Amino acid sequence: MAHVKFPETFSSFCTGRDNDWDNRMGGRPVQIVVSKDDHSFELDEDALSEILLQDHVRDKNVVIVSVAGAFRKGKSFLLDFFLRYMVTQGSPDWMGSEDEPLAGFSWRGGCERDTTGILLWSEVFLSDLPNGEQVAVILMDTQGAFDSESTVRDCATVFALSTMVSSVQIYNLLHNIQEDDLQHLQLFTEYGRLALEDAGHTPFQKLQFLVRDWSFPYEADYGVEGGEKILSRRLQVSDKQHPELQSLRKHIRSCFSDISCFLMPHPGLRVATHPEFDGKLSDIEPDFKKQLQKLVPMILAPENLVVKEIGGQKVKAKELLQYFKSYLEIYRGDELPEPKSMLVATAEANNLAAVAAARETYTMSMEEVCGGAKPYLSTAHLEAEHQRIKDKSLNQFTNKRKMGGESFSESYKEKLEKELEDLYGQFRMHNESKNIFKAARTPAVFFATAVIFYILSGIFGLIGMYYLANICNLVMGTALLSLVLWAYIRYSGEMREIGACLDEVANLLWDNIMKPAYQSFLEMSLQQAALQATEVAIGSNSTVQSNGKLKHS
Ligand SMILES: Nc1nc2c(ncn2[C@@H]2O[C@H](COP(=O)(O)OP(=O)(O)OP(=O)(O)O)[C@@H](O)[C@H]2O)c(=O)[nH]1
Ligand SMILES: [Mg+2]
Repeated sequence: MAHVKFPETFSSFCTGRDNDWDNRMGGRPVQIVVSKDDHSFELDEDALSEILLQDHVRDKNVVIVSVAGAFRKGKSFLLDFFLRYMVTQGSPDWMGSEDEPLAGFSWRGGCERDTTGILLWSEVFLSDLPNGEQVAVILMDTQGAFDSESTVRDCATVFALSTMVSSVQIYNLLHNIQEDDLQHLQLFTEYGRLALEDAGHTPFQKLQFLVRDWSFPYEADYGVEGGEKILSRRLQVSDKQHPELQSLRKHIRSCFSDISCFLMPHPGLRVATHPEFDGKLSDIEPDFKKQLQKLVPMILAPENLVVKEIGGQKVKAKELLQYFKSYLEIYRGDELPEPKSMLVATAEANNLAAVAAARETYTMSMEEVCGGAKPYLSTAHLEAEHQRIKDKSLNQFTNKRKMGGESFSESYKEKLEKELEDLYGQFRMHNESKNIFKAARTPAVFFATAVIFYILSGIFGLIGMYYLANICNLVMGTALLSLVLWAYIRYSGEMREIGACLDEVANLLWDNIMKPAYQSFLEMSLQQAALQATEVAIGSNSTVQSNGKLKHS
């Protein structure tokens, strides 16, 4: 089914053809951005330099005409007519003879995608503007969007990149300008705008809507007038419109300095459906050819050329190389957010909203239990309340209707659980701080340490072990100093890291030494008390027996 397809070099393909068109065409399509299997894009710097750094081109301002849009909609086919115009330098018979197959960028029939990545025509055409300046005209073909092998990010990257580097972006559509076409345009241009630094200029230049197979000439004529009529209806902003529709239209208008539209008729059934169609003009409907005669000069005639500008400055071919490199670098990195399909984006928004609502429920309920004005709650009680409120919040999240299904929301549920645990940690610490005994642990520990070592030093001094007594004094002094330092930190709010260290040391001393010692002391005293009680009981029993009155307890 493939027709005019360019192999490695155009000239090798041309061998054997005996029309002078082939001889006039001195270039070939060159892939400058390669789409890789892992959905990344790579710039072929050498190939791009070969085109942009040619001696007669490098210092010229550039005009870059790109065609982008959904796959299989005749983009490359159209570009080959642009090529014919440029090769013949816009001569009156630029369209060529009736039986000439269409050559240039690879195009073909069928339903599977053809062009991948981004291609430039290797020959750069020089054109004289009415003001006498000579500019370099470059034609760019792009990978079609929405084929089954590309992710939303791939489509957005190709569209955004081609819009950023071109001076005229032709947005190729079929049948009509639909709302989803505008939504995609908004998504893709926003992805482009994100990558550009906001310099206060309109980010992109000319956007040319091109509607193929326009079937309603009785409503709006083919060509540019009909196009303007449809475009003004589609991009009209009115107060009656929903804000969402308004903002979409304003966004598109704000991204391009010039927007226009052209309505193309259907090229005929041979072009659209015939497997043997090879691009001959004789197989194309006259109406289509007539409009092509208008469309192509409208974009490529010297007086209509739009010179590429970035940040208000005209761009030379040699500078464009650097722009290509840095733009592609931005899309290769992970600075930019990932464009998502509408469903995924909506499902994410739904889940995030449900997470936020559940978190709020948790926070409010916990505030009621142990908020700022509430008194201290025992740790066990607080834990039980946390479990109850957490279950309630998780249930609220699960029961909330969300797009994307259960498996999609699973990761959000896990995230929510983690967030709730973190919040609980904060509530618990806040609750602990209300317990004045726990709050006073640090000074109590340091004070107790000082007292114990004071007594020990006295004892060691009494029995003549001055060396140990001195060490005890030293520890006592350190404990007292720590106590004073802690009090100062708490009072002044300065040196808080040291304060946190002192608290930690006090906690360590309490947990590892004082608390176990205190507990074992308590146990010993209890045992002692129990022993004494038993002895007393046994003693009184024997008294009873000696009295001759037996009593069993
Ligand atoms: N219906 C219709 N078909 C067209 C038109 N122009 C070209 N075609 C046909 O559309 C088919 C695809 O043409 P291509 O130029 O390869 O399409 P493409 O948009 O570059 O496709 P990809 O490279 O896969 O994105 C060919 O069979 C053309 O004959 C048109 O205006 N209307
Ligand atoms: Mg193509």
